[in-house]
Amino acid sequence: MDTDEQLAPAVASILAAARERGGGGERVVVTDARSLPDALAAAEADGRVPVIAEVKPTSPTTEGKRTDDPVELAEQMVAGGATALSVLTEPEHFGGSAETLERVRAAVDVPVLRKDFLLHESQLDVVESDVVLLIARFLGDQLEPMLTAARERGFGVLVEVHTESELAAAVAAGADVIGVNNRDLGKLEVDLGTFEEVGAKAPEDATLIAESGVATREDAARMRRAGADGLLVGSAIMDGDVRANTERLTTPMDEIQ
Ligand SMILES: O=P(O)(O)OC[C@@H](O)[C@@H](O)c1c[nH]c2ccccc12
Repeated sequence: MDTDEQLAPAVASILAAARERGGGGERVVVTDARSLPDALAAAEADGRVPVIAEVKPTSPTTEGKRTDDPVELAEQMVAGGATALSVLTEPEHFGGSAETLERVRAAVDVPVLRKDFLLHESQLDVVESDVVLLIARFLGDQLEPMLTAARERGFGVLVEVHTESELAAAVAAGADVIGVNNRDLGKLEVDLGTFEEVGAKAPEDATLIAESGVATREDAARMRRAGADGLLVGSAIMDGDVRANTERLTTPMDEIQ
């Protein structure tokens, strides 16, 4: 695992908080997880750009905080054509909560990803979701046991990578739904070239998600050309009219003049 010195101060502080955070009580068993790969395939068949829209009230790289009801925001995302949702549950730096995720998941019928910095198995037991995020960089040799622990509970798993060596580790651990984060957690800078480079090295049969920094329909088209089966979009959707922003990104380029 990388040492915290290589991380942006905000990220080091997020991780320190995550290490301290407790887990759930009873073991969670998800019996009815909605499949992310199936939802992505359905969007594709429908001619929609497969977008995972993220309910992210704030973040270390966002100014201010969105205080609207997250359930309403989620419903607008779905109305705008989102294939799936991502809901931050990290409380201290992203304004998320497990309760928000529960409410959102009860209100929509698309797959809901739990976005958090999960470091211990017991943290999987905090709340049910369809998919959980596991970040290769922070889990190191704990990635495989966490992946197994998540699958045993019935979760779908999205493994996040940023480099080719993290991708290799994710594949070796058995990941089949892989997100390439365009944001470098060391500097918090975004470069869409990351997905192009790292995604190209992924196995043919992996489901690939381009994460972060997708702001325009051109960005979306660029990530799709580079092989993204889905796009994870937060800020560009959360900033302004959530429904209109989602619609803009889920509509293929060739359908607009
Ligand atoms: O707001 P953006 O640039 O569209 O990014 C969304 C998402 O990829 C980003 O929020 C994210 C990617 N990986 C994470 C891990 C934890 C928290 C947040 C994230």
